[in-house]
Amino acid sequence: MTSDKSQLKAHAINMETLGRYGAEQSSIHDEDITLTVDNLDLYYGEKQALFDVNMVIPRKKVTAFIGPSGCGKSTLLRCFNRMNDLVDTCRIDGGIALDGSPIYDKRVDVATLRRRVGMVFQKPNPFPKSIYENVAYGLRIQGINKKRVLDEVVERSLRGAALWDEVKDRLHDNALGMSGGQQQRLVIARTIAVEPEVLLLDEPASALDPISTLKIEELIYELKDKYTIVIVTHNMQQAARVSDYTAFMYMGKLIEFDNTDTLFTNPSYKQTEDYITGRYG
Ligand SMILES: Nc1ncnc2c1ncn2[C@@H]1O[C@H](COP(=O)(O)OP(=O)(O)OP(=O)(O)O)[C@@H](O)[C@H]1O
Repeated sequence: MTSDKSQLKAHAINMETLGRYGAEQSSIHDEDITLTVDNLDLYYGEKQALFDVNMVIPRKKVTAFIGPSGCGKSTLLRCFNRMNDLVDTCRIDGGIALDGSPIYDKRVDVATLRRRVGMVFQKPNPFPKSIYENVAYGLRIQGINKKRVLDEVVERSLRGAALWDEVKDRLHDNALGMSGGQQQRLVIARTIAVEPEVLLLDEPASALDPISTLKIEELIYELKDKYTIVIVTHNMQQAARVSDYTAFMYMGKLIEFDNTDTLFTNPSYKQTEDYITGRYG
């Protein structure tokens, strides 16, 4: 934690603003917050994609982002590890803090941030290397090459991603020979190998068959003991099954944030109700 006063002030403003998205947000204690979003506006060139978003992401819980296509779910998710930095036209106002420290500060090393905040995309993207080397990759680029250390991390990460039993006898086979569902769990193993605090999952199961989807959902449930998880999903049943909290977004705005049961059974806003009952989207 840093003692930066402007940051603490920003955080205080945030907590006041949060109340309007549901009592749940303002009742989350500071020590239970991993990410804080303060008055965030985001533009792609002239076009504004996020409008004054205020939100906290609770620690070691699963938070789902739902909302119609184009409402800004992935854009907001990508702000958490500065993936939007890769888009030339992208500009943000406002701030995001990870454990109280602003992540858009000039002094932040983006590679370190992305190690702490790992990301898994819709389409599995293993490297064209062996299963073992995929998982060891993040350690190797940190200069860790000791076989004993790598063996240990590879096994622990594959176990953590519920994949060890399926691949332990073919660790040196090419990862591209695995099924799509196995590849996605491998990508999760590769992400957790570097011990992140946060896992960002951008529709991680939407390219998978129902059985692989179920495995990913079970895995998410297990991973939340260790990691703060944020998942973007189009599938409302999936959000209801896997998440503790749900944020409903519409046209670049956060409309409502609440614990998942309340948001799906007793939403506070008509827009949320219309969306979850299938009236639009
Ligand atoms: N790289 C980009 N350059 C310009 N505009 C973009 C870029 N990425 C997203 N947008 C625009 O920002 C808005 C929000 O897009 P975003 O992908 O975040 O929405 P989403 O809710 O995740 O949508 P979906 O559910 O379809 O994935 C959209 O209008 C989109 O066209």
